[in-house]
Formats: sequence, C-alpha cells, structure tokens
Amino acid sequence: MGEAIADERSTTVEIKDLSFTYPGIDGHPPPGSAPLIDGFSLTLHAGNRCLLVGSNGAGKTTILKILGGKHMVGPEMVRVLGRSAFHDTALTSSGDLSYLGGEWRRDVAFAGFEVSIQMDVSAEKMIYGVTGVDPQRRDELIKVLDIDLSWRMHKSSDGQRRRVQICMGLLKPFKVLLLDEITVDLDVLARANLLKYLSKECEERGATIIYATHIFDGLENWPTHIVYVAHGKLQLALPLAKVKEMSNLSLMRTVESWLRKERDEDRKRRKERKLKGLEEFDRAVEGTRVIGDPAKSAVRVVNNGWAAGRLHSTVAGEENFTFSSNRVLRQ
Ligand SMILES: Nc1ncnc2c1ncn2[C@@H]1O[C@H](COP(=O)(O)OP(=O)(O)OP(=O)(O)O)[C@@H](O)[C@H]1O
Repeated sequence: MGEAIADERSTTVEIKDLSFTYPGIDGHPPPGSAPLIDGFSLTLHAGNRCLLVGSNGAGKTTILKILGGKHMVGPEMVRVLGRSAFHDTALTSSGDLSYLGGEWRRDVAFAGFEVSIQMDVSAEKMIYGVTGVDPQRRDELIKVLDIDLSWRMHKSSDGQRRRVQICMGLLKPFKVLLLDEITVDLDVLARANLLKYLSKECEERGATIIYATHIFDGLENWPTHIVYVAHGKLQLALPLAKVKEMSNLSLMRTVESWLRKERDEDRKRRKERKLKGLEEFDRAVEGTRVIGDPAKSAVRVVNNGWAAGRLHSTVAGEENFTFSSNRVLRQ
C-alpha cells in the first residue's frame, strides 16, 4: 500500500513500491525467501520531520540504509532529491544527504574517510577537520551540543563522544537527514537542544528529516509526520495532527498500542499455525524471512540486496551474527 504525505512543497524523498532482500552467502537472496521490505511506498516533502516507528526488527534501519545509499536497489524505487542514493555518490559526499546511523557508533564516516571516534584526538581537531563548513553554522552546533573543544575523544564519556559525532554529521547544511537512534547517550538537555535545532532546520531551511527511534522523550510535538512499519511493510503514514485525532493518548502510548496490537496478532497467527501443525515462526535465513522449505524451493526473489562496499551476509564467526540493530546492545 502506498502512502503520499500530502504537502504542496517540493518532494525530497520518494520511495515507490520498494522491495528488498538481504543477500545470502552467494550474493543472492536465499531460495524461497520473501522480501524483508515489501511493497513500501512513501513520499516526503521539504520541511517534513518524519518519525519512523516500529518494533524491533520491523525494518527501520534497513529502510534508512537504503535511503542513505548503503544498499543497492533499483534506481526507480528510491529517489532522494530526485537522485538514486546508491548510484549517485555525490548526494552524500556533498552533504545534501546525511546519514547518522549504525556505523556512527564506532566511526565518523565523512566523504569516504572513516575516523575512529575513540582515538586520542581533541574534539576541536575532529570538528575543525571537516572542511568547507560555514563557521557560523559550526559555532552554533558547538553551542547547541554544548561541546568543550578540549575534550579528548579517547577519554570522553559516551555522551560527549556522541555529541561530537552528531556535530560533525550536521556541519554541512543537509537537505535530507536520516537519523537512526543517535540520541541514546545524550542527556536530557542535549537531546532537547538537538531536537529544537533539528526542528529549526526543517522550518527555516526546508530540510527533511527521517528519525527512527524507540525513545519518545521530548518527541510529543516534534514530528510533523509519523510512519509506522511492521514486518517490512508500511502500516501508517500520517501527519501528527491526524494521529492525535485518532487517539487521545500520548504519542508514546499511541505507538505502544499499535505495537501491542501487532504483537497480539503475531501471537494469534503463530498459535493458529501451530494448531495446523505448521512451524510457528517463518524460517529465517540470515535475517531474511523464508517461506516454505528452502531446500525444496527453486524460487528466488529478485535480488536488490547488494550491500555497498561489502556483502552484509553470514559467512562464519561472531562478526556475522545479524540482529536488528536494537536487539543487541548498541556498540
Ligand atoms: N545485514 C543483514 N543481513 C541479513 N539480515 C539482516 C541484516 N541486517 C538486518 N537484518 C534483518 O532485517 C530485519 C530488519 O532489521 P532492521 O535492523 O532493519 O530492523 P529495525 O526496525 O531497525 O529494528 P530495531 O528497532 O531493532 O533497530 C531483521 O529481521 C534483521 O535480522
């Protein structure tokens, strides 16, 4: 089911009937696998602040990574600022599209370089190392995130390191910003200031932000739109005002009620399958749902799942245990 979030302003993000499957060891989706992201359509416009919600493993990170150009999909399926994020690397290197997600927990990736966030270097060196930046914007971000430029990265707290990372990720005036739960370590004040700054970026510059999170603190009136994903499928894409009309509960309680309903339905479905003598859970191969018996199935879904740079699949060893990003402790 497709959803267009109506807005007269220019389209910045367009997802059309997106299907995606992570590749197996051989680079192809495992036989019999069903797409992890399926029939997903969404349109966002300049100025939209979109909260991406869903239970663990719903596919939020995968969607953000696809939008961030980290997985290859057909260029017609995903357009960011009218361009294909995977094929048009200038989108990210120019700073027009900024993705702050998983890798940012260990490194700061900037214009092709990956800098460890824990090395013996000052916050000042990290931040001023990013060239081509408007000094006024840099000063404002340092202030908003309350960064002490003398912090040494290897001796800083997690929250201090995170502030420096976020600052670096926001230095270029992005047009589209993808945030995958990056505020976990921030204290209440830093989080509030950051959210306020991000709202301003959307209102004053017409930036578009998609923010995947489970932490609703300070978010009650922050988003303009809510997008709810379950099992890789779009369930709802609504302006916040519509969500508020639908429910008297707080945003967190509303989302909680959606997830509870989803879980209850999943449990019911599993019970019914069990009663019919079927396997309770869909079989999973490397995180991809497999319908039926892979050994017997000759069916392969279309592979859109080439990872950028390296194959994100299971080969061997601990490194390759794949969980959704919040199921394990964040690194
Ligand atoms: N590299 C990968 N290879 C194969 N499967 C993967 C990979 N990364 C994630 N998955 C699977 O994709 C599904 C969706 O994961 P994803 O991280 O997108 O979920 P999420 O909604 O972000 O979850 P969370 O809220 O826990 O962060 C999960 O079932 C996961 O096991």
